[in-house]
Amino acid sequence: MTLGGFLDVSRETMERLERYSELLVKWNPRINLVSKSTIDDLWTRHILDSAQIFEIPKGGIRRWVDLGSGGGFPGLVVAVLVRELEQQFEIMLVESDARKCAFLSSVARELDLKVQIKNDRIENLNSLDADIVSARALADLSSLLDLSERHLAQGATLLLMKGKKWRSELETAQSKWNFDCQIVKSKTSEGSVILCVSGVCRV
Ligand SMILES: C[S@@+](CC[C@H](N)C(=O)[O-])C[C@H]1O[C@@H](n2cnc3c(N)ncnc32)[C@H](O)[C@@H]1O
Repeated sequence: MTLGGFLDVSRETMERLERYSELLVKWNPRINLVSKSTIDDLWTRHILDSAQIFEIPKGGIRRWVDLGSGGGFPGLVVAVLVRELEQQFEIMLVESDARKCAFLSSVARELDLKVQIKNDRIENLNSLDADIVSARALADLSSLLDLSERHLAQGATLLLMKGKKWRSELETAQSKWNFDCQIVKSKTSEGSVILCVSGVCRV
């Protein structure tokens, strides 16, 4: 089966994603996992948007860490997608809100996903030694680099999902940090991009 016209997945994966979206709709009124204005378009705005990130890294991953996962975007979608590949890498979701972590744990249990869920602030954690760090709607690029630096393994890549202000964020970050950045256009949201950042070090 094809997911969003860009990713081939099994029927089981599609069923897991459908169940995940049902659980989100059920829990959302209580803990505001996604904004009310986007819940009717959950599939495109959140699930497909997150799924596109899965195609970008090219192997060699031991640990993928998603920062500020909220309702699981993009990290929990990645956990569903990697499950059909017999779990080629470890996935960790970091989220400071305990209610959101309870939701993430409940979905992971029901969908039989192997994910570690860390209910803490990113700043409080020892180095997570991640090969991939992802984040969506968490902070501006400079703040994301501040938060992530300590958690990057050698040769790590950050996959940062950014809205229309990405150019000015990039300019500001380049005055404080050295890094390589590949810009991938979003397949689901006009004007949004995924910044693929590597070789991060302070200026
Ligand atoms: C705007 S939401 C985005 C959630 C999700 N990534 C998405 O795209 O739907 C940001 C999330 O990051 C969490 N968060 C913010 N600062 C954090 C920090 N320093 N450490 C851990 N989680 C944090 C918040 O609790 C919230 O759930």
